[in-house]
Amino acid sequence: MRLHVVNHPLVSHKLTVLRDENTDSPTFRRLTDELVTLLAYEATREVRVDPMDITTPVGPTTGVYLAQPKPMVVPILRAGLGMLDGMMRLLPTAEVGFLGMVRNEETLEASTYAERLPEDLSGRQCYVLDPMLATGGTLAAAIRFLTDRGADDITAICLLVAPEGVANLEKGLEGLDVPVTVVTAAQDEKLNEKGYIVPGLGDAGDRLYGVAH
Ligand SMILES: O=P(O)(O)OC[C@H]1O[C@H](OP(=O)(O)OP(=O)(O)O)[C@H](O)[C@@H]1O
Ligand SMILES: O=c1cc[nH]c(=O)[nH]1
Ligand SMILES: [Mg+2]
Repeated sequence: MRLHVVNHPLVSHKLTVLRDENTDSPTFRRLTDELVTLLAYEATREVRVDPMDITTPVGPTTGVYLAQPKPMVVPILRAGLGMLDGMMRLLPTAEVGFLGMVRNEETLEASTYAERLPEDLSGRQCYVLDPMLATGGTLAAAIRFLTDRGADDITAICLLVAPEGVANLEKGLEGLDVPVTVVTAAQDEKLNEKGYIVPGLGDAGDRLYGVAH
């Protein structure tokens, strides 16, 4: 697994405002959207393209075009949904599949409650969207789900990661013969006793959409 921390002053600035407990939901949603677009620029560095012949007003040339099959963008509900528009702005022709996953806040185990994805993802590059990589359980399960269906290249975009989660994810993906990259705005200090990222930004889903019941 490759971890890529995007080191850019605009990313750091937006992340600082996002972390601030005084930032309200509308601002939090807007900043998430803006941050994702910046991270997506880095995350799509290896997106597959094919050569394409075109003619400019001045003459013929060869450029590139996004390859088939199209990339698959997979937001992890609920919080990952807040990252979808920012990603699709950069990859408007991608397809979108959904995974609904929730972490039990007592045991910290992730479970899947919904999925809407093609049965066959052979040869597909997948971009997983989830703002928080905390214990890593959710992302490990999501990646296994996609590779079990044939996905052959996975890039996850997370706003924040915890070092413990990165280590767990590496362990959880041992033996997997598929390249996995995690692109993030920051690797934070640690997890607290409740499995929250410190200093983090709190509960991403709640800050985007209100308190879950
Ligand atoms: O790395 P982990 O320890 O597995 O935790 C991270 C997960 O927890 C949060 O989702 P949550 O379960 O709160 O669901 P929500 O998006 O519906 O709020 C977050 O969006 C990740 O999916
Ligand atoms: O810090 C964390 C950990 C898990 N889920 C969140 O939303 N935030
Ligand atoms: Mg949540």
